[in-house]
Amino acid sequence: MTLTLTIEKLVTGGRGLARTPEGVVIVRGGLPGERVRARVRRRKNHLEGEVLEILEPSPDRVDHPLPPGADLPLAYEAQLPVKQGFVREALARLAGLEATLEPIAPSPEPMGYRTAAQFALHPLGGLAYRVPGSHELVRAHTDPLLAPPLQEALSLLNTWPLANVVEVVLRGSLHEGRVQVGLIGGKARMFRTVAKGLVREGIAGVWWGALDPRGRFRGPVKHLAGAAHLLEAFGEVLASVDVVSFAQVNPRAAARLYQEAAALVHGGRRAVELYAGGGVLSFHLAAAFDEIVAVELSRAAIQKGQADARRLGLPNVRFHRGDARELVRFAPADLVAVDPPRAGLAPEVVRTLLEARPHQILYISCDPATWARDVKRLVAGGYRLRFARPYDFYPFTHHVEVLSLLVR
Ligand SMILES: C[S@@+](CC[C@H](N)C(=O)[O-])C[C@H]1O[C@@H](n2cnc3c(N)ncnc32)[C@H](O)[C@@H]1O
Repeated sequence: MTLTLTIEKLVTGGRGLARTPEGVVIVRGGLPGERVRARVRRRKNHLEGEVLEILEPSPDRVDHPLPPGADLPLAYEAQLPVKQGFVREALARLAGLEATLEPIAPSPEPMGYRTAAQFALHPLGGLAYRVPGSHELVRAHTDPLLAPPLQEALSLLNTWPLANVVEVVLRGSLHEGRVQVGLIGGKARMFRTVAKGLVREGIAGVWWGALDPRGRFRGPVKHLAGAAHLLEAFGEVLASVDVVSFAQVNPRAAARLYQEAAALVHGGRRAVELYAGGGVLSFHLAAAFDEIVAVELSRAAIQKGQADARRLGLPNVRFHRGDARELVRFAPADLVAVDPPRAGLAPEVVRTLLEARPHQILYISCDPATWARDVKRLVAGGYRLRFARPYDFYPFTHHVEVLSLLVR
């Protein structure tokens, strides 16, 4: 059915909420205060809608072009209270807590902030974005959210044929002003000449990755040409980044979070960081602890982190390749820091945390809903949420990061 709706507010996940006599509709594509015409379908427990036409746009709606994943086309100042609301609501609804939230920390740059991006190859040539939740491709000529070095790399790559490539991944460094390229698909040997050519054109380095159903760079990878890593500045800490392992995509915003995290915690003998990536958070915490064990699954991230710890002269940061569920091997600890993927903490990790009983748990999250679920479990196990601040790492999208500290 097609209905005319007024979007009351946005809910976690960035969709709009509208009320109708038939019940609440969760709508994709509208902003708070907008009147829209939407196609509405009944799902199991609620009504779901897709905006067809905006009848009365919000005065805060921006009209500059944004890439398909940018689902919050609001003036920057108007985005911040919306994201603060996502975290407050998740905490109240999913954790049953009315705790005080610190005000959201904005991104130092609302545009031109992204230092990583993924593209598909468009059948007509050039790079394209996948439209989330569909198979549609939109050609990527420019993207105002990309940091300037990535914009330049995008323009260059749009002029290359890139035969046999299925996806292209970019990772840039603001510190170096250069970009690495990851080519996914085919076999590594098919791309040696292309990789050398790209390096001659000014691309810092090129990696290949096999197309793997488990995700990007989860299967075989090979460094093909140029620099294998770039150095990125996370505040005072210079850490390696590359296309094949995780690093935060908004390094200037992330630096502020890492610095606030270091200022929040009480030092001690031992800290454990679970889901550590290349250990950037551990490097920020290193001065406060005799020893930090950084636990991470990815071999590439661990190798990068170990080399960085040597270069930074931080022998007290030790890396362990393993699963976060192995926490018990490193207990007791004065602090356990966690920064899990969107799914949040596995129930075994919560159980082990409650058995290990560190004085402090520093929880960094990229998903307010799973964070609130885990905070509820930790509070039920005897912890108190002492600090929580949303951070905006992803302007113009619904995504929001949270820095929090639980103590017992
Ligand atoms: C959100 S990233 C955080 C990385 C790091 N803290 C940072 O700020 O750069 C999550 C990391 O957890 C790792 N990971 C995912 N599941 C894991 C698990 N079960 N055990 C250990 N690490 C895991 C991923 O490889 C990724 O590097």
